[in-house]
Amino acid sequence: MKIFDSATQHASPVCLYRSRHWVDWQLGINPPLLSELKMDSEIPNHIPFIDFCSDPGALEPGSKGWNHLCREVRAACERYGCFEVAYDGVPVQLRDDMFEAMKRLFDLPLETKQKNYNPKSYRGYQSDGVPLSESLGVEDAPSLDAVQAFTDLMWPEGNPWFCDTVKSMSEKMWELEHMVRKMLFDSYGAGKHYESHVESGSSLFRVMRYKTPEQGEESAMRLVAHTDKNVITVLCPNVEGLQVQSKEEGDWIHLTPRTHSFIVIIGDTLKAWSNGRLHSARHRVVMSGVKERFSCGLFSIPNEEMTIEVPPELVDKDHPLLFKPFKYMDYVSFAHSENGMNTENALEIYAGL
Ligand SMILES: O=C(O)CCC(=O)C(=O)O
Ligand SMILES: [Fe+2]
Repeated sequence: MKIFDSATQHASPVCLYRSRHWVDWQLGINPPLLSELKMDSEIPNHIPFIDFCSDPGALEPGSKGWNHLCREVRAACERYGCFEVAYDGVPVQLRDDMFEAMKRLFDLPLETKQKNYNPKSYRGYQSDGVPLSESLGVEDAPSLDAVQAFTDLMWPEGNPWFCDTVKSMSEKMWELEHMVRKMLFDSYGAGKHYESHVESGSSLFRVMRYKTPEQGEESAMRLVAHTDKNVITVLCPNVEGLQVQSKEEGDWIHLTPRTHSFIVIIGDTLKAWSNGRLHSARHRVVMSGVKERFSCGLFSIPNEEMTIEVPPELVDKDHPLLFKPFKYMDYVSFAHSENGMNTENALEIYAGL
């Protein structure tokens, strides 16, 4: 992903139409239901909102509520490639602590942050140099060993509060990722592949900081449009800035984070696994306003040698096979090559049949 400092790069016209949903959305009340979104003939300016809190029994696999959520999640991921989820497994205090922890982490001297070296892209300390955007990754979080080792690297004198905060937050986001992945597998009648799919991958927890626009700039692109290459991404940002491109219309939908919600985004790997049914949403970060942006993300990642393959349940005469089997790391290498970076269809070019 390249970083540009101007919102004019790749920018699409922003939808000016505001529906009644949008007003409710901004007020944080009465979020639109998926069925309502589908009936809207206007260009969408919000992504689906799915509530995992209102019926705790619905989080029990196999229950009636679970099956209902499976359908909602699947429809959202097929139509938008992402959704906002209300999930109360993460207390507000933990979320606030996580934002404070990110601030203290990024305020450390550059030499300290650079100690988190990783030869693989987006895993260690990454910055655009200025820095207008920076990120740090912790592979295998929420494992305590991984989080402890990262904490010790950043604070050799110790920082148990930071370690506990990152451990708890990544654990909750990992739980949420698993829940969503299971719902998607169940919704396609492919639940029997869920355990082995989880076992053949791992997690990456990343924290990100984005600077506000420079003086005189109204807005500034801080992360260019891309699809995630991994399985599923769960994001928790403090302020707006994340924009998702709508699948059919190509317009950029601006997301406004709310206190109890997370953003779930489908990656290319899961799009391929689903034989193209799931959409991997293009998204970007455009900064405006005066508040620095912090975001943490839990990325589920296949093992490098894992072969991404469509299960037989997802191929039939109405859904002919769209992707050949491929190794995750080979695809990532292609996607990060010049050819891969210069196209919006890296997955189709690399693995499409
Ligand atoms: O900062 C965010 O919220 C989005 C980050 C992102 O899209 C990524 O790291 O792939
Ligand atoms: Fe992303």
